[in-house]
Amino acid sequence: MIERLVVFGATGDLNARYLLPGLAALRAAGHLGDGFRLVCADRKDWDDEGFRGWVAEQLDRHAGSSPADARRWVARATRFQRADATDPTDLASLITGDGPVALYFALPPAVFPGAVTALRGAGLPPGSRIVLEKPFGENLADAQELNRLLSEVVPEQAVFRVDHFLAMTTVQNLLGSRLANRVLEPLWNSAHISEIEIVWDESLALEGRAGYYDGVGALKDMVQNHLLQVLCLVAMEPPLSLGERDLRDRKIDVLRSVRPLTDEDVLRRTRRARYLAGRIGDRRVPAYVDEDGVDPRGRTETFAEVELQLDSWRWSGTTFRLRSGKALKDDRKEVAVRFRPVPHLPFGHSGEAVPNVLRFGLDPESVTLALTGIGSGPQTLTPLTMTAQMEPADLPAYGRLLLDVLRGDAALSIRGDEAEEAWRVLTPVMSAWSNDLVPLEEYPAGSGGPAPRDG
Ligand SMILES: NC(=O)C1=CN([C@@H]2O[C@H](COP(=O)(O)OP(=O)(O)OC[C@H]3O[C@@H](n4cnc5c(N)ncnc54)[C@H](OP(=O)(O)O)[C@@H]3O)[C@@H](O)[C@H]2O)C=CC1
Ligand SMILES: O=C1O[C@H](COP(=O)(O)O)[C@@H](O)[C@H](O)[C@H]1O
Repeated sequence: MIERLVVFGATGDLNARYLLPGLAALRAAGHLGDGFRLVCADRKDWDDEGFRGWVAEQLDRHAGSSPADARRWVARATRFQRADATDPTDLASLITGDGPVALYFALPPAVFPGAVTALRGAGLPPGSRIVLEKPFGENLADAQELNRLLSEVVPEQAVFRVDHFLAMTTVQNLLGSRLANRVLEPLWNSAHISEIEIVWDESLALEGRAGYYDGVGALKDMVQNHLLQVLCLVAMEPPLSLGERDLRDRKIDVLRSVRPLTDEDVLRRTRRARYLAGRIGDRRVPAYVDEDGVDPRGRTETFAEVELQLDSWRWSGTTFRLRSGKALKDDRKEVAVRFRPVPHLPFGHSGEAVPNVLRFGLDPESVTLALTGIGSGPQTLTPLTMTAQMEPADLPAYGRLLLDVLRGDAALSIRGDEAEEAWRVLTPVMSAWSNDLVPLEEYPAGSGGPAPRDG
């Protein structure tokens, strides 16, 4: 296990809200020993003591469920170094030392190529690993170039293109439910399933993240990575094992089976929109274009929806709808599997046999199956709902990812060819949207999103 972690972008939102709390959870669970060292690097001027104070504050705010001694321990194990991730000299001074190091680039994606290039002459110790956040580049050409640059520095096994959705226990549970039960897999195909919706609707708005989000938008922030990864787990063939090769081979099959979207498909099967001013509960939210740091001339979408078809024996005829938006009325974060109606109802009945829906709640976690049964009267059809609450995860998603990085288990990280394939799926959408072939719709913050289309 690697015992040295260097985080670039250390004063950013990701480190404060997820990486530091992940480390506190790992310490509390006994996964980090006293030899572990954390170096936080950023372009700002801090000294160790000042930065440790900031770490302690962030942990109080975002890791309140971890024991206080684990939080204090993380703050004490931290050192701060001012560094530009794209400067070879800064990088070299950070990575010198005994033994391998894990380098976590918690940086805006535009900085990745410069940072990886700077690593070339920096003398990375053998056995070191590189972690890159999503999105992996900003388009297919970027991803190919980034893969090429990475291959000059470390072997593929040492590259962790992380996607924290894969480490959520609720997302993992998609595989658990499918593969550890006899009842689902025989029905898991287009003969029985008409549509699968993968939805991540957030009531959160921009939350001060314009520096990263503006110009990226909902399609590249959520659909291209997190939601396509969830699609892979939902639609893949059962892998031989959950080892990195078997799992990732089956995931890339799904991406390769996505039917390429034509311009006509993009028009009919995709939507993009942006929020206007509104109210979410008791919060007033400004229009996206009036948020701090947003370029009002830009055309960044805060809502994206894409409908895909898979050309495979199992899925031909099922629609997959991927959707994510910010500043919406309700949080709705789930995978909804909609079954086809029964072929015949042998009742002179009243009431309706609503098609079954199996819902995997991703946050909060739950599994719900909507069935139809007989109600109080004879032959009266009535909805029946079965719900299971899940055990809380023993580690938060970022705790699990960091542990995988330190231990060298790449199964939940995205392989280079997968990262490229994911861009290929959405390239026609990005190109049509950038040419304004699909209108940029609007919705008030606190609403359900853009109004349904006619027809
Ligand atoms: N925040 C979140 O909820 C999540 C974020 N991510 C991913 O994490 C990454 C970072 O996002 P986030 O933390 O939100 O972004 P932030 O904008 O909050 O933080 C980015 C940090 O990177 C620093 N930085 C930029 N360029 C350099 C450089 N050349 N050298 C050193 N530091 C630099 C910035 O410092 P400066 O102020 O000097 O520019 C800033 O501290 C993105 O790839 C994002 O997709 C993934 C999942 C969730
Ligand atoms: O990666 C991201 O994910 C979050 C949603 O995931 P969560 O675990 O933070 O709830 C999303 O809000 C953010 O825009 C995106 O960058």
